[in-house]
Amino acid sequence: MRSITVGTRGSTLALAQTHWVVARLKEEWPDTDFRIQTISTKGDRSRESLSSLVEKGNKGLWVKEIEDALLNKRIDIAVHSLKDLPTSQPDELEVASIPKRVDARDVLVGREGMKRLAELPQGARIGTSSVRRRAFLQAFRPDLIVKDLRGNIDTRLAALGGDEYDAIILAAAGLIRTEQRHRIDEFIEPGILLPAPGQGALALETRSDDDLSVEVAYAIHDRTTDDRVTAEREFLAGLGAGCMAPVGAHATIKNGVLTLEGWVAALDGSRVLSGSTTGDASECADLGAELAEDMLKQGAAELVEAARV
Ligand SMILES: NCc1[nH]cc(CCC(=O)O)c1CC(=O)O
Repeated sequence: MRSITVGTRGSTLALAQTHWVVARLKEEWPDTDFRIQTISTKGDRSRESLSSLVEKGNKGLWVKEIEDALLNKRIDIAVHSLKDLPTSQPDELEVASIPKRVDARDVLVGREGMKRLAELPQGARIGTSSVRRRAFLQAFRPDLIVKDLRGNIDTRLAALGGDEYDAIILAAAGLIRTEQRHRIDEFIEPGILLPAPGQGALALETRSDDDLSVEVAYAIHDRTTDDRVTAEREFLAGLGAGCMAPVGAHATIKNGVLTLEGWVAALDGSRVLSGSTTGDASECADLGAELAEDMLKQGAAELVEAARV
């Protein structure tokens, strides 16, 4: 029996995602033996703040050790959250497959009486460490107090039990994949909090020359998800921004027509530039690149640059 080793980080979410992927792959390839190998990354181990790591140029904080394991052949397929994966891969590696996306939206989880964003009292304290969520939240409700909240999903949910936060914002996908959908109090509409490019989607990365793993992974590829996230990620790449930028992007497809919405914000939410474009889904990459170019002309470059320092 041929055997394929699937690698991932060791967090609850990463493992849940990987078990889901392996179950789907097993349906397609019942005669293949899949093993799961967990790998700890700098992002998991670090006691430094994320922002200080980002300053040191750690683009793929969660990704480097996983890619090394692919290159060393310790693993054959890596499972990533697409939104944490840099927009380009090392030469010898490729994204072989993008499975069907779950809900891309952000959600609110709040204490008693704090369960809807628009109805939170003046000065309510919101926990998030995402610069994107912070900026868009402050643009929508300048009165809210956004407080840093780091850590994995369980750590962040546990923080609501203390008295530092009234509500927290998370990706719906993380709660759905870890079977904690019941914790969601409100799905926040993209018109208020535009999701991160690729949020809710996974990426299966392989060695480019490993034909077997590429073929195995591709069996669970989802074309519609791929077109949507390609538009979103080309937008991000076209802005010259990474996953730590105050940038949102959300694409939808109806009858083969793709609509892409993109936002770039000042870190304090005092400005939000927004734009959208629409076209044939087969042109997804160009649509993303064009929207980025348009918005750079409108002044997005300054906002992306301000977020870099
Ligand atoms: N940056 C951490 C991270 N990476 C992927 C997810 C959630 C799952 C997804 O977006 O696919 C999360 C947690 C969060 O943003 O709440």
